[in-house]
Amino acid sequence: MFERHQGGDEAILVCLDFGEADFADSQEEFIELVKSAGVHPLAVIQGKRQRPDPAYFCGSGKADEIAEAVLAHDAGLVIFNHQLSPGQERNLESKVKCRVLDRTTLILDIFAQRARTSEGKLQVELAQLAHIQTRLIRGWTHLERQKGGVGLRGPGETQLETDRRLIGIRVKRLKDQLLIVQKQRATQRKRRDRSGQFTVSIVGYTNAGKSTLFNALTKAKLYAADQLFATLDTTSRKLYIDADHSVVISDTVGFIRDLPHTLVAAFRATLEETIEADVLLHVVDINHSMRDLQISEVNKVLTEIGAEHIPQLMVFNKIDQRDLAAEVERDEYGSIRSVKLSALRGEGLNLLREALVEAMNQTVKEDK
Ligand SMILES: Nc1nc2c(ncn2[C@@H]2O[C@H](COP(=O)(O)OP(=O)(O)OP(=O)(O)O)[C@@H](O)[C@H]2O)c(=O)[nH]1
Ligand SMILES: [Mg+2]
Repeated sequence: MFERHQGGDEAILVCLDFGEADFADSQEEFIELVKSAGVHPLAVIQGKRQRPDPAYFCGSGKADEIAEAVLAHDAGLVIFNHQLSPGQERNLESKVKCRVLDRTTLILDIFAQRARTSEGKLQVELAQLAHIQTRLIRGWTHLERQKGGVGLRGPGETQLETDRRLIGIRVKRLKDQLLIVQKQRATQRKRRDRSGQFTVSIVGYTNAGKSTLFNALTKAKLYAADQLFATLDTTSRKLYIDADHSVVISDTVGFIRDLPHTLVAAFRATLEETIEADVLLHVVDINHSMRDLQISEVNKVLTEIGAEHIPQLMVFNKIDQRDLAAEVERDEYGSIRSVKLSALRGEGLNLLREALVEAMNQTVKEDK
């Protein structure tokens, strides 16, 4: 039940077109996501639907098409760019005769591969267990009435109860461990709060260039890579902007469309830095075809974690790819709205530093 697919897997991908304008882009993002998980895509199967109804794939026609592709490519895996109900997943598995994953499981899997710190690992495992738990409850209800059993089962326990109980024990242990880590984090934060430090959190869609920007500003050497979810843990550094100004700046996990809710919940702790930041640097890949959608997805997650009220400074990154000039854009009241820059080339970093100083001077720090 806890096994994950190994690197080097090959998969058939399935995308449904619900009539979105950006279907081609979202399909491309899905392929990137699959590759990020270390899986090699063999073929993409599409389907057109009026409304989100993945159930249609369980109907024989489309399932047959998928099964044929599995045979033709000798694939060991089928991945859907949608959330599937546990029932649909099982149904499809029996029809296509190989393992079926949905988008949520895929994202959880990438997170599990990437988590580095103990806190990150704990959070991902918690999210995975939460995901499995919902599957147990919804998917295995037919087992509920079966009594008896051997091995780990307690007297009179059904398999379902046993699984739930074991997961429950593990979840409790993980939560206890997380609590300890979070307390340490809170202590660190309090120490910083007392020193009246201005805090800045870098947020944005995955692969926008957050870590590259963090590194460029702080001369740190965080992992930045052309893959989705390169960063999973929050890292904070003190950044001296000029003789009179310093801030604590944090790099954070990237957001993505349909981020599993269990994961958002699990990462709320990591993102506490974000919730308590004085200013958010919202990094955007200026060249991305889904740029506007990415911005609104990030804002959606920010709302979910209760960070929608924090002032945002938009950072339009990667201007070097289009030969754009670094510049600052102001709103009608003269406040800085966005900075265009290249984190990779370092162009426009000075403008950002100046913008940060301005933001600091504008923000009256509340007494905490
Ligand atoms: N051309 C160009 N590429 C950039 C720039 N900034 C970042 N990149 C590239 O974009 C890719 C992603 O950069 P990261 O800094 O890892 O992005 P991130 O937002 O931290 O991504 P996650 O941690 O996965 O959410 C890397 O290949 C970077 O080299 C830029 O200003 N110009
Ligand atoms: Mg990163």
